[in-house]
Amino acid sequence: ETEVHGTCTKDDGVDCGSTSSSLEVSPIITKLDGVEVGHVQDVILGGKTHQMTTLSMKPQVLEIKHFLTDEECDHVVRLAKKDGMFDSVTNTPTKSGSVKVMDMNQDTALSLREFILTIENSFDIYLDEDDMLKMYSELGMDRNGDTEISREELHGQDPKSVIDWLTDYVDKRPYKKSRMSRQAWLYPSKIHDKILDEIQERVVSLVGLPRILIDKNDEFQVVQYGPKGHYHAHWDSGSWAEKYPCCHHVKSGARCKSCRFMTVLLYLNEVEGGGATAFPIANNETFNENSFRMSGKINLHRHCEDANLVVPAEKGKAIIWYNHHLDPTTGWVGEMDSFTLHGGCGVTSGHKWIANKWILVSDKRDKDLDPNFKPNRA
Ligand SMILES: O=C(O)CCC(=O)C(=O)O
Ligand SMILES: [Fe+2]
Repeated sequence: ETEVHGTCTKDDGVDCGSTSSSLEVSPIITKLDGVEVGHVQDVILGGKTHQMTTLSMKPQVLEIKHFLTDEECDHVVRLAKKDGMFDSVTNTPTKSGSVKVMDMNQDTALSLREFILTIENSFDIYLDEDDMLKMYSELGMDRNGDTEISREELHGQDPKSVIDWLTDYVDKRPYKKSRMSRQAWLYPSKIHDKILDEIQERVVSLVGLPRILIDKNDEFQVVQYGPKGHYHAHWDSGSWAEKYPCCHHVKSGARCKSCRFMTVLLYLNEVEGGGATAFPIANNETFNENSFRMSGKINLHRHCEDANLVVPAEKGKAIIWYNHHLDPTTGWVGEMDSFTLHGGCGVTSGHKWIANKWILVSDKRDKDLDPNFKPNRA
């Protein structure tokens, strides 16, 4: 039955709202549909047909080989080198006094894994069991040699000696940090580069999101990993439950969370050895962060091949995924999708170059869509 317009009354409980001419339809956020794993669909971008293959549905990860030509890849690497590459820094947990002892099973002693986790959480240092045994022996910590650190053994140790040992150890072995890479930020609106603009347009056509989201946050992050370079498993975005505002809405330096609805990852070279992108918990039924961290699988030097989804780096390929669910009631972005946990596996030989293109969306829809609200730059 067709509804007859012009008969709206408040009594019907119908929102008479505004007339159609003044009605502003807020843009909504949508996702591409991967259908099922292995599904291949054609996407036409700038007049050229590309094939998009579904690699995973939980989270949805889509792959487009030859998204960039070899020349485009080389060009982006050149632009980044010209701009200058700097060490990547992750949000390092506080080095100040408050170390949270991770006695997971509350038996008042720290197993090797529990001590490793304590160090990971407090210092952003990812050690193996061998590293820990070296520390125990060099500091004489494990007096009875049972590889457990009892409460007495822990309290008998000057915390400063442990911190000094860790600082020295990681200074000599930077690959023990959660991330080891160099990076540059490229802003198409600043550098007016024809090829970068074309790539940007291709991304806009691919994702089908309101283009203002991409125009306002137009940057690409180009990353170079050398031998032993990696990025342990992490989330690109933050949970809505985190109370801090989105980083693209605050002045830099303020405490904030990344709000990255979508990740577009571009592979810019052939890697000689290693360097895949891994999604350790893709397709898991459930996810428990504590037991995952206890398993050590966050470490993508050691556990790359244990990941449920491993995507090899191939020059020109793009993969895309959504770091958040959609909220069907608002048509906007919802809570973060934990299954997007991912990282860059260790590079075993040669270098790896990628570009990250994040599509930033916050829980403040009006700000994101307001052309006059200028975002903060990374
Ligand atoms: O290097 C990769 O494959 C993944 C990089 C990544 O996850 C990131 O830069 O956030
Ligand atoms: Fe990432």
